[in-house]
Amino acid sequence: MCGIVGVVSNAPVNQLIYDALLLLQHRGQDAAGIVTQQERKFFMHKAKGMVRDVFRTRNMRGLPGDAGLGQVRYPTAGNAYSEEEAQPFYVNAPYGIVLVHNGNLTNAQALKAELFSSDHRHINTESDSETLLNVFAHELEKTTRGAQLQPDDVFKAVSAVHRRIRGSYAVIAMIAGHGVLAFRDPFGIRPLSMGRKDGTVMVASESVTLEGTGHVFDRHVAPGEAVFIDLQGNVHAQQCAENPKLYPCIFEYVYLARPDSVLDGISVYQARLNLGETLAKRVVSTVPPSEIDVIIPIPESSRPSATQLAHLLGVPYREGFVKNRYVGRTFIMPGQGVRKKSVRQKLNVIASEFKGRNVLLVDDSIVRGTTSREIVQMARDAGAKKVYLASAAPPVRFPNVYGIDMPTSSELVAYGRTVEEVREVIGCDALIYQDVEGMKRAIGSLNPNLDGFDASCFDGVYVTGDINAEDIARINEARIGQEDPLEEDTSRLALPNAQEA
Ligand SMILES: O=P(O)(O)OC[C@H]1O[C@H](OP(=O)(O)OP(=O)(O)O)[C@H](O)[C@@H]1O
Ligand SMILES: NC(=O)CC[C@H](N)C(=O)O
Ligand SMILES: [Mg+2]
Repeated sequence: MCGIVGVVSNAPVNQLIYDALLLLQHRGQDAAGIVTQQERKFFMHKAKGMVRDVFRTRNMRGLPGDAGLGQVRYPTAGNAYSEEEAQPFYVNAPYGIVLVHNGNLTNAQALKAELFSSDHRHINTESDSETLLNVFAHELEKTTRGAQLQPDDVFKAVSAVHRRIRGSYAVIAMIAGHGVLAFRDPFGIRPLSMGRKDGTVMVASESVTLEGTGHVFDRHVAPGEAVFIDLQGNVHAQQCAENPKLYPCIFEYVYLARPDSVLDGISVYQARLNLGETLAKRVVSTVPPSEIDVIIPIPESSRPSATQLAHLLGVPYREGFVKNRYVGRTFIMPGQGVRKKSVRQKLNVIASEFKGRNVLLVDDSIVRGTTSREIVQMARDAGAKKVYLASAAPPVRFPNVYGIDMPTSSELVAYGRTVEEVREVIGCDALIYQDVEGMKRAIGSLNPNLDGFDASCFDGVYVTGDINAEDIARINEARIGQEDPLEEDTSRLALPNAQEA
């Protein structure tokens, strides 16, 4: 889940794209990039790091023009340490195209081979996004050979892209001298919304980006749909997929997106409140509320669920952990070593909230168990009598192939373990998980027009219907060994008792 943005305006867009990327920073911390266009020429700056570190005044001065794209990267293909895999990607033909991508292609390796042997195109990185760009460029070349580019040609090329590529993709591309194109995969797995303010049309991963930059939310890009904004700001749109369905990624609502965003008609904040509500029922059946002195969220993402849970249980809600706001999100950091170290750097206890009490800690999700193991120990060290843990999401038991970096089952703490075994690994006195149906109902009830969710990491059902064990193994293989060789501590978390499922 990277963050992407595209803009067509009647004024310089460099600062606007920078501001938009800051509002998307929670979606990717490893690299950032902006490309702008002036008189058919592209100006690009991209590098590893957070937005504030990547763009200095001198870089901003080098990004003139009234249209552009930006991306913050959280790698799910290739690796996190290669500067070349930062986005946007560029190809010079046809016309000159730059592209940013949020998602993950599941047939990238086959496509790469095909691009080389049949389309005679060279891919220079391990990034699936570079492959995607070349597929699009090849298809655009075919539809427009010798002719003046029309929106219909662009839509034909997108239809061909839909036929060739598999997986999840929200894409924004800019075609030199023509305009900005946005499209979404036929299942709408990754989010994309659009908005306007006078003279400017913006497309972005989350609605918070539109609001935070003074745009009025217009609508979500539909699954399979392509939207082409020409350089005069006219918006052309067309459905380019044969059988589009709306199955957004449920993990966006659980953890990835900002709570102040609305994705596909569902408020992320309300989704998290609802998760807290269904979780309350499960807590009551495991630990009587009278045995809980205090409910404490594990900052940041679990807060809405924890407040609702505390309200319904009638138990005091307290802030027992303080977050160092200068440490990023740990789950999206590359490498287990750095993730583990960062939990302690990021969170510290207010000991008085724990001493002599039975505490119920609440997190939005437990994935590798990195956070919960550390946090439970910190609560005990601070003098808690009993430490219970509740997760607003069900156990994460399956790899994700659609743009969340959990490619291997064995790294998931709940893989091959019963809830009781997970409890033992984490070291808490009781562990309460949300159930899959409860989660889907809690969020799905907020938009009856959805066809369903991609909840594959929870239920093992891959909505594109074309993922088998071999694909998962291949995707695993491509990610293993992608940690930075220069990173000091990249040891994987030792998890006793892991069994094959
Ligand atoms: O079981 P794990 O592998 O540790 O992953 C799950 C944890 O990671 C995320 O927190 P993160 O620090 O990334 O972000 P947040 O501040 O938004 O909660 C998530 O909210 C959980 O706390
Ligand atoms: N999280 C994402 O959307 C990642 C985009 C792309 N697959 C990459 O790894 O760079
Ligand atoms: Mg968290």
